[in-house]
Amino acid sequence: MIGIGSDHGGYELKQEIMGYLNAKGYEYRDFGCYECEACDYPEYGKAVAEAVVSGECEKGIIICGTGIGISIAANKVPGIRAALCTDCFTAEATRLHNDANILALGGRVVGAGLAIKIVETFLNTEFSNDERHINRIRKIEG
Ligand SMILES: O=C(CO)[C@H](O)[C@H](O)[C@H](O)COP(=O)(O)O
Repeated sequence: MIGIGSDHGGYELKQEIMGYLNAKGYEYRDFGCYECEACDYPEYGKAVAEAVVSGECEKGIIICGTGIGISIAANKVPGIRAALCTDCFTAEATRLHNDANILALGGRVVGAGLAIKIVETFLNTEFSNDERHINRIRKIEG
């Protein structure tokens, strides 16, 4: 199960990504927002982050205008490693090296075509399980 959430700045891109998830047969839960009225990104970042930490969702995708605010909010939840990506190289690297469990995107930054490629890369790349990366992730967790 994938958790997905956005504020109004990410609402349209979220619809595109949900279309991709539907087409590929992924199970997902939309944590809102459910319309493009102005709303506050911390609520949606936190909701998706809590669903990932609880185990309800294996991974999350969160979107605001820039991807910055919503990733800051998600990263406040212990156990979350949310990565803001604007290209496929960083989406792949953050799975391989950071075992990122949430992908953050900027709906006002990347177009739908690139965003879907980034999502595809993020969802299809496994953590490397390399000892050096495991040690560094432990250090993040304190
Ligand atoms: O990252 C953000 C804030 O740090 C997001 O881009 C928000 O979507 C943005 O702040 C929303 O801005 P608006 O002027 O209220 O539409």
